[in-house]
Amino acid sequence: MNPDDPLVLYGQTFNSRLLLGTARYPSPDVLEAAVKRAQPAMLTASLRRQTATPSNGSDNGFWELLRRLDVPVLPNTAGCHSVPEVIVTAQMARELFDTPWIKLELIGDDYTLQPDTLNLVDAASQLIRDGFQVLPYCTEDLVLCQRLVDVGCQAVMPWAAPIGTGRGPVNPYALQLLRERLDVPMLVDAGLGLPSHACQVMEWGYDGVLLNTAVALAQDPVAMAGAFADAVQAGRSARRAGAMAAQESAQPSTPVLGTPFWHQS
Ligand SMILES: CC(=O)[C@@H](O)[C@H](O)COP(=O)(O)O
Repeated sequence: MNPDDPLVLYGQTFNSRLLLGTARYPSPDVLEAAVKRAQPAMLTASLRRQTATPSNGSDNGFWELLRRLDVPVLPNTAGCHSVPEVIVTAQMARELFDTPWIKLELIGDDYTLQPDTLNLVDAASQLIRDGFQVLPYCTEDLVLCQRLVDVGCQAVMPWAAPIGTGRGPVNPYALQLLRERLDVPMLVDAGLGLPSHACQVMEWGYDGVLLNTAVALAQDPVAMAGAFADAVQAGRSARRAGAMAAQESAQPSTPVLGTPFWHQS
């Protein structure tokens, strides 16, 4: 990533705009290699993956792997269905991972894994008052995102599509409009399936992406991790470069004046 163009979240600078999940990889070795290839800004981890700080040598190895990778951890509240569950899970995660960062996941519907949009703001507000640096997983609803910002979220993470579907942005109009209307860092989280999806949302001006399944379930997760990292960077560079305006009709890109067969229209 261009060092002149870092991602800044809650005042902290990150040289990558890709955040990676740590679940569903074929093995810890593949996860490790994928992370080394992608060089993500952060790694998400759920409390459930982590048993406890190893005191008796009986750790499941995940903790040691996180330590070795030396990438900031973004604990998440995956699986929480109520505000009290979120708060307790976040507090436990803060203690265990020794970080104020939390990815707020509050599920409102088990079939789509859609965030509980009616209680998300309350959960975010409580976490922020408790000192957390909250990155809320939310829908692309403009008013919801604005309310999250109002209660102190310094960034929001709208979904592209339901978690694990790999469908890419299912509501491009709303995602683009949201980007135009809100002036805070925004990362697209969940539902990306292809590097081109990541590139697309970066071209729209999103500040980063968070993804898991598309890399973990690829036939070659390490190569796919690299492809996503490249795509995020390409999309960001294109955004900064400024795209041409689309035209209604063809315009010759090769000059025709002076050629022997020039036709006047
Ligand atoms: C790991 C994590 O945080 C996921 O819940 C996240 O939302 C990514 O979603 P995908 O697996 O669809 O990329």
